[in-house]
Amino acid sequence: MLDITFSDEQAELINQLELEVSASELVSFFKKSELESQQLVAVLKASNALYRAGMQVISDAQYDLYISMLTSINPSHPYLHSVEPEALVEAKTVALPQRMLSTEKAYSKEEIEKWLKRILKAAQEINVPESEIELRVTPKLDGYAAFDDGTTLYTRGDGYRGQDITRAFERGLRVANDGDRGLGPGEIVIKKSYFEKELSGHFENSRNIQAAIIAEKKVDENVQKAIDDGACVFYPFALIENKTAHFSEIIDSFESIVEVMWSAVDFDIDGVILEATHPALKAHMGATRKNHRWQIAFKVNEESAKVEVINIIPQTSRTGRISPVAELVPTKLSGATISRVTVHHYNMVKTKRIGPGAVVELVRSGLVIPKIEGVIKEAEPQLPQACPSCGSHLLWESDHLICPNKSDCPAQTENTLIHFFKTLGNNDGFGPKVIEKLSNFGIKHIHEIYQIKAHQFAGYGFGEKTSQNLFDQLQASKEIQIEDWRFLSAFGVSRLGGGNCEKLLQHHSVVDLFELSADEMVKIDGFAQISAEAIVEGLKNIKEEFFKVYELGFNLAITPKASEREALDSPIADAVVVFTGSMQQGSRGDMEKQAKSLGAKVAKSVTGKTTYLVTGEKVGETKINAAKDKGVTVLSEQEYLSLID
Ligand SMILES: NC(=O)c1ccc[n+]([C@@H]2O[C@H](COP(=O)([O-])OP(=O)(O)OC[C@H]3O[C@@H](n4cnc5c(N)ncnc54)[C@H](O)[C@@H]3O)[C@@H](O)[C@H]2O)c1
Ligand SMILES: [Zn+2]
Repeated sequence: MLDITFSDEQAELINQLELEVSASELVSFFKKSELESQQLVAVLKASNALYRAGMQVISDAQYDLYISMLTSINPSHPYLHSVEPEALVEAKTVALPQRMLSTEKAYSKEEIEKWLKRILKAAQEINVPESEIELRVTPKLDGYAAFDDGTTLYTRGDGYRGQDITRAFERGLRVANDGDRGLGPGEIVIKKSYFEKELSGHFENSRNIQAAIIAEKKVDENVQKAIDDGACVFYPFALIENKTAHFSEIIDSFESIVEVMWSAVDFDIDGVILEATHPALKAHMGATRKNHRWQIAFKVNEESAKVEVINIIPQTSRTGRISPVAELVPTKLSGATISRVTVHHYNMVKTKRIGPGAVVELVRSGLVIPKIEGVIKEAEPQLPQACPSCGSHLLWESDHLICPNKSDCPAQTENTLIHFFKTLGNNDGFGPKVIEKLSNFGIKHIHEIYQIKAHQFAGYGFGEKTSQNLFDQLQASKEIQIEDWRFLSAFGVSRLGGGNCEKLLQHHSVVDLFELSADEMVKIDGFAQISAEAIVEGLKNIKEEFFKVYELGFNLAITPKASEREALDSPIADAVVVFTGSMQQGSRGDMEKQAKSLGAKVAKSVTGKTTYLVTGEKVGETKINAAKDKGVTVLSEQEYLSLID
């Protein structure tokens, strides 16, 4: 049930809409949890008009819930089969050069998977092989939809007819990313950081400003300044940050891709867009009167709940830090039942007084892991004395409780082994379950695992087939090439993640690194004294084990040295290269590695700084044209190969 009242301004707009209900009747509709279809439509129309005019009354999730309610009572209602219109009170409209549609919405990964099934089915119908089906994931900009045909800028209107707002360009509006005019559909948006700094004192939200930009009347001086400062732009979707890959990769890493896209741009976003890119498939699937069938928006619904803590369970991590995990009275939140949550660290348990009987506020938005937002009721905190894995007496190290038993704590050694195989990432089979079995038999070191022969795995409780497979996977992990920085980071030294390993290896070989002093390390860009000391210490601790493993003969790709890279006399040295589409001569991953070794920087999306866009098969015209418009040289795979040959 919602508690809603209208301001005078909102009530006035509602009256202009001629909904045949009064504002007070509407308010009572909003408060009802069950509505008839006619009432629902009035609620939807009013909410939509207010939303488009910058006076939103309900959340998007609530609006979308009303839409699904109407869909279940009256699936053929016209409101469901057209684009939600802008509130055009007495405005002149013109026909759009191309229809502009809304998007289908999904609030869970399951709904996305259902949509994907439909894509795969459609692909089958026209014999497009699954290997060719890529998805493009982009941030869903929450601005004002518009279309730029190169001469005129239109609002989306009702999807068929919009308003001519070309004057926005005459007022100095620019295209994002220094893009050109005429790139088709996009969104008028305002930089979030700029809004917070310069405009939040004058406007409640950025939708108010977008409404001001398209208004006929004189533009507010603060808005004009935002336009002049380049903070308010027209962002064509062709130019937007994206992750484009085979659908299986997108689905496998769905959570992390969504997270990356969610923070990819400095603009308000209200979801991510997923779309199939295959031109023939798109043509075959087409559109309903409201949505493209090959496109969907994934949105999340942020919810919070007050939850009682049952217990705090200590868990020893790979590095010896003890993580406090709160066991909770199971609670439903954003569609999932939550029964545990990690507390930041034990100092928080201690100072915020979290223990059995405490009540915490949890928030979760969509897929994102729930977190504790605050403590509502305190309780006697639960602090362990001994490591739950090895029983060692715990020590405080700043905010954390630490198990000091580096060499003999089962939890630490087990998690180190898991981390090693997970980071290598070039083999299958050595996941947590298998490692746990081996650990139970007293295996503590990586090199010990590599000494196990195929027939010996049976002695650790594995069947014949699994044993052979585990053995084969171990061999594969040595034979399949991996970067030396990845190999080093797999040993899990604190502060030696992939990025830092790569930086160090650009100056020293992996073997020489173990001889480096902290003072020498500080001379490398990006390493401060404290980190350098911790890294030197960490390397000392793993040295013996590292060389036992290193000498097994892994197939390591050596990171090019910074000095070599500069001197590198390759045709793409220092060029910024983007690969797109499916390549014929090898995997895209291999081509990217090769380009890096030739001194190029490999980027994921085209910007003004891109030198070459290398296109494999099935790359859309729009993408190619957008790149050309930015002055990027577009090469076919063949042209690129002859360039570097
Ligand atoms: N809270 C409310 O009262 C209220 C009222 C009306 C509508 N809404 C919200 O708006 C939705 C419908 O609005 P809509 O039809 O304007 O938009 P939409 O959410 O259906 O999205 C479609 C639009 O997304 C835009 N878009 C942004 N980034 C994009 C990208 N990267 N690629 C492709 N398109 C991109 C396009 O302009 C396109 O027209 C509702 O489902 C609801 O969530 C909320
Ligand atoms: Zn321990």
